[in-house]
Amino acid sequence: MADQYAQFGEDKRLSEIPALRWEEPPEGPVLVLLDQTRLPAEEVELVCTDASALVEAIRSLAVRGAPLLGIAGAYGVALAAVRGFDVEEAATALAGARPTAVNLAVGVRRAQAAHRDALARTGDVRQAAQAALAAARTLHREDAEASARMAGHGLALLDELLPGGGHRVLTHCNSGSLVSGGEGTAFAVALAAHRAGRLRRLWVDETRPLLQGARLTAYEAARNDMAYTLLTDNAAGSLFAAGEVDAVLVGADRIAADGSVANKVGSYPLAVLARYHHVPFIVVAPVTTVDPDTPDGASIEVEQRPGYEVTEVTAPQVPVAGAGGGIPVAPLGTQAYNPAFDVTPPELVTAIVTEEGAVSPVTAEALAELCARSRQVTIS
Ligand SMILES: CSC[C@H]1O[C@H](OP(=O)(O)O)[C@H](O)[C@@H]1O
Repeated sequence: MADQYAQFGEDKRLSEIPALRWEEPPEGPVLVLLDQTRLPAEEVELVCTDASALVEAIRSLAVRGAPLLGIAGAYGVALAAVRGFDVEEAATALAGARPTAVNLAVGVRRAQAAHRDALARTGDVRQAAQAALAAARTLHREDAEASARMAGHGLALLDELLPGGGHRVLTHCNSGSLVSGGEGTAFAVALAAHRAGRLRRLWVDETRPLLQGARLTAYEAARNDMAYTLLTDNAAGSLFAAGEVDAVLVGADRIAADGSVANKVGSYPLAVLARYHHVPFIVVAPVTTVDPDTPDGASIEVEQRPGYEVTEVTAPQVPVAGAGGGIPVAPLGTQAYNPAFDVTPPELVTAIVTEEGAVSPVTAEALAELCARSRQVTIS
């Protein structure tokens, strides 16, 4: 274990390695990304000097996870502005890099609006660029604050739903510090339970095909000394049947106005299992992930990804997306169905936890309030 992670060194913890950071070396400002396609075996940093490099990093999931995509998108607009590229063109490319996670477009729009307003007010491109950068930094800070608050609200909800402590929580995909300006969304709740001595077990779905659970969540759990066990996605059912799951905690990429939740593919089957076995299915996401302009689950565009992500497995040193070139696990030429997300209907969602509290049950009134709040937060 130590050898495999030697590159990190014992003095570094994943939660302290920023998923992204803005730097201003003499040769010009850059956005530095921790390449998540190479984790956990290798700590490789990508230095983005323009929006097109960031678009590729988003498409390849080198940087990923709804809240972090919003932060990255905002910094991408600032990067284009400070380096004198066409800001509107960069914003369009960034917002369209991945369709499902609403936070990406929200973050891009936030920095774009700051840039436009400052340019209209001052006519000074330098001031406009600094306004875009300030908006990105504010979004980054706000997300870290939201993560901490979601962790507190989520733990309080677990304690309320599961009296007696010793929570056994199953999570899917990765929703920790690698998707956030802070410690994440759903994973941050599990981490808070761990720190409070009330996490008996974290069940970690490997999350095929890109293995965000095995590669990222298991590594974050290990680095935080949490009691965790990795499982294949298709083993989750037997855990529920054995009565080993007290609650499911997942993140979200977009929550429609009717409470439908788009999240990593495999989340919907977990919601069905949870309902059948009378286990709470809890969604943890910032208010900005609620999208009032998407009326229902059928309106959510679900990203379809390359088939080779299913028909091939790749070693960490081979980029996961874009190159193909992995080790075939199916006959060459096999067609694959590879949606990146699925949609859970509101009736299967026990609670939605945001930085403003836990909404349970998820009623039409509660959703209307979340939508109104999202509009306020998104505009500001
Ligand atoms: C809470 S954001 C993390 C969210 O994003 C993941 O998708 P991806 O890895 O494709 O960016 C997954 O849906 C997680 O729940």
